[in-house]
Amino acid sequence: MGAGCTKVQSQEEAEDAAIKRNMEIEAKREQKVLKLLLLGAGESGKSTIFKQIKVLFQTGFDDPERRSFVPVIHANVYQSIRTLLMGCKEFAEREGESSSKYILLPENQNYGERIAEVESPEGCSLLDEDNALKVQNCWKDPAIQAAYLRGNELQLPDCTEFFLNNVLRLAAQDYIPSQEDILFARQQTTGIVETEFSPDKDPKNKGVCYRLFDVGGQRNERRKWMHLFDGVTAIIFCASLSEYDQTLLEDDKQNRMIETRELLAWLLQQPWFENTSFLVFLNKFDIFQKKALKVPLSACDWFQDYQPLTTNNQEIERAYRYVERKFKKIYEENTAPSNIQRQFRTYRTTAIDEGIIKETFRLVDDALTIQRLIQEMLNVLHVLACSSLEGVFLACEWQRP
Ligand SMILES: Nc1nc2c(ncn2[C@@H]2O[C@H](COP(=O)(O)OP(=O)(O)OP(=O)(O)O)[C@@H](O)[C@H]2O)c(=O)[nH]1
Ligand SMILES: [Mg+2]
Repeated sequence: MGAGCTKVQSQEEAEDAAIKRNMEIEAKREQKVLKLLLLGAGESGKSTIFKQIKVLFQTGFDDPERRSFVPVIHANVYQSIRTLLMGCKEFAEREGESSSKYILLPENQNYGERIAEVESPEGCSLLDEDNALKVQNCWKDPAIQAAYLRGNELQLPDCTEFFLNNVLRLAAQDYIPSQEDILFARQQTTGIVETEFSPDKDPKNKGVCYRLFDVGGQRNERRKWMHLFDGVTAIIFCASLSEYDQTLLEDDKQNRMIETRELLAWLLQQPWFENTSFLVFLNKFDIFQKKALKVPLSACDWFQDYQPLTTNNQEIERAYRYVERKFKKIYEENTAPSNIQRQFRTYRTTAIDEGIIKETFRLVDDALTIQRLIQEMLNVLHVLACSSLEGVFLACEWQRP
């Protein structure tokens, strides 16, 4: 009996030791995991960056995952065309005499009426080839195109043009979304999702891994962010460059760029983030490039003092630099000069462009590696300073009569 007891005991001891060992390995691994938060207002591109991580540093999207985007993409098509049809109605009512511009061609009117009555795009059946043809005809209608030019007044999703130009392909029976389709697909995030990745095979990064969190950016989602605020290495703050002439989906009195400014300022003021780096992705540069020459930056109150000089590519660069400076200023205004621990960087991004995001993450990784090395050096210096101070105290003790 005694021998049996010892055997059970040693088995339990072995199990305890194994658990302890695993916990130690896990704790060591955790030390090398750096926490990154993707934050920013709604539709700034956070989830698109999150999808790019899967494409660039993980396994990408397999066939079943691709298929799971079909209902989202079909809903995007309905939402886009419906928003444009409603826009035509609204503009026609508002414009009075010049309203004919927003009246659909007779052959599209029936379908237009029917779509405009559908309560929610999610409620629609999947897009079939017959409906897709009608959507395509509506999209080509001059009235819809006229409303599209005023898209900033309509809460139109950014995927509108891409999906409506491709609507027949999206409705084919054997349709499987491409990677590009998935990146364009718009689905508002609710809750929190996370993933782990290592951006580089470079030996200098051996063992370093990032844990990235994606959250919903609309106002009612932001109270959930707080649960993630502890121990954050860096915040990737997404700001949509193209939103300067748009209002929020959740509050049509608030300009989106002003909301982004206030959100960034608020985050910078949070005590949790005293030592957290702020990496600002000035996103949707592709849309900004087209918009900046057509819509003056001064459409946004924050950019009132901007004066365009030319109408060519140089102007786009000037406008971008101006916006970038504005963001830097927000950082300076909300960071004590004595706080040299955190860094602030801006990146010009187009989240749907794989090449740009790959290069951006290479730069992000470099910046965070440098920061980590500096931090490690400071820690060593701190330990050395403490131990030499201890030595001085001991020497004083020894010399005391
Ligand atoms: N053209 C273009 N479209 C973009 C870019 N980044 C994002 N989008 C599109 O913008 C839409 C919104 O992007 P999301 O990534 O869903 O935005 P989000 O920040 O996650 O939004 P919430 O989940 O509501 O907080 C999607 O249709 C994207 O395809 C970009 O750089 N260029
Ligand atoms: Mg999202």
